[in-house]
Amino acid sequence: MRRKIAAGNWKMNGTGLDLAMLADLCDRHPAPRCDILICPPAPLIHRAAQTVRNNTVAIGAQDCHAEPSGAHTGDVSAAMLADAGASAVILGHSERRQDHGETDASVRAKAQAVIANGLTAIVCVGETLAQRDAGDTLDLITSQLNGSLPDTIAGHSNVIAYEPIWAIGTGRVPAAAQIGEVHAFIRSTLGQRFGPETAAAIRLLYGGSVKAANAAEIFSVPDVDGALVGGASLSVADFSPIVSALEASA
Ligand SMILES: O=C(CO)COP(=O)(O)O
Repeated sequence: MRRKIAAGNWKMNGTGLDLAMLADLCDRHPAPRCDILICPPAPLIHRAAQTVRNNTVAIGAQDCHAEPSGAHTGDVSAAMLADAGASAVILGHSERRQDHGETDASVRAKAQAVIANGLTAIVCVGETLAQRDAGDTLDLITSQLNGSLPDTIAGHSNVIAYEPIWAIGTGRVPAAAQIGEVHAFIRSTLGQRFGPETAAAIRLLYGGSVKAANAAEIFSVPDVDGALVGGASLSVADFSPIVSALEASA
């Protein structure tokens, strides 16, 4: 049975003042029936991990470099993130693919580094509106999975997030059947490459305009093992009901 995950991606939002939210979130979910993960900006990871220590919320990062160390000004390695208290790293988010020219190959190298450091890799895939309208969604997802997933994704508690780009920050959410189609397709594609056991173990998150109001419907879709939440992860008032909806579905 896959343990579900309510994950929050704070993106480039938040300062130390916002860490109070984490303590509040821990208090509201003292014994959650799902994993809860918050991925703040890198400068907050250490303090965030201290804030939730011995508690029920895990802390993750939003990116890392593929190399362990070296002359890479401004970059952070997976080992540094682990040292700071992160237990997971989001990789290949569409905003990084767009803003920083990340390719499937670079995402794969980063995922390899993350897994080698004992962290959970959360690899993001998803189509643009033009790709969906052209009927290219499943082909695009296939090539992103083939290119972005390292062989080492098997045998670990890793995660894939399906985030249609046209649903991110737009308030537009795919129909449940559309989410279900892509999640089932990802699961079967994983099965072909890694075998049924790995395909059944990897958790698949949906991301894109998840809110308290639509969470229960999204979580009822087969093969959806949780959510990667952007805007609604920034406040307890918005995020806690999403966690509760996931717990209710678990
Ligand atoms: O990109 C996302 C999470 O990684 C989704 O963002 P929103 O929930 O703000 O649409």
